[in-house]
Amino acid sequence: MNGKEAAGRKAIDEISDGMTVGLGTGSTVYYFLQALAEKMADGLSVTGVATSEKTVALAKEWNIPMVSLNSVSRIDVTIDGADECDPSLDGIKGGGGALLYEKLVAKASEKRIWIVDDRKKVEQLGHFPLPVEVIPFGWKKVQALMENKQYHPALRRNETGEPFITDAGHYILDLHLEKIQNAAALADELDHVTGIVEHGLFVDMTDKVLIGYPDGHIETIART
Ligand SMILES: O=C[C@H](O)[C@H](O)[C@H](O)COP(=O)(O)O
Repeated sequence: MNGKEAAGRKAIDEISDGMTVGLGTGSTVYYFLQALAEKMADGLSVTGVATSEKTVALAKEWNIPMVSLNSVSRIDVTIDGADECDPSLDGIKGGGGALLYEKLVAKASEKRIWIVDDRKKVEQLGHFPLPVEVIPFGWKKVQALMENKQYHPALRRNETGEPFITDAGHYILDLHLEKIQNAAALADELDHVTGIVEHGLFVDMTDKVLIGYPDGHIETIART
């Protein structure tokens, strides 16, 4: 057991029969999906809404039925990972490049729960590079703007050195900020830059965080 596995498996307690469940992306969500598949083999019935092609593939492998975001009127709960989470339950997501679909699914969800290991818990956001999803057309203009603002952008690349392409066909600029003084203000600023499709700052968008520790225990922080 490690912290990610502990948190991922704990999240199964949030799921009830008949729910429509948003399925996040990443190595922590992997353990949640595994636990969900086990419960479904024992008779639990849920429908999933995936946030990435990777999650679609895993859900298919584990026979978790899925529907598209377009075809649901509501999602009862979404279980997703995060790259950093601060004491206000704001966070950075998108280390795996799934931020756009994750935010769309999160916004359509009644309840949003993050599963993280204890290394993701921070006092201040920003040490983890902030992913910003940009359209490929003219992306260097957005990069230049980010450079002018001293946000230290770096184009994300894949193993072969080519630009990383998101599921939606966009590029990612990772902003090396080190410290984000005001997450809401930065989110608002990035929301208004032409060419930026989405960013990985999730502000006021999470209801509960399950933090897993290496010894298997869970710390729960809920929005009050
Ligand atoms: O794009 C990826 C997602 O935002 C992930 O949920 C996040 O990067 C955390 O991933 P992991 O659980 O693998 O650390």
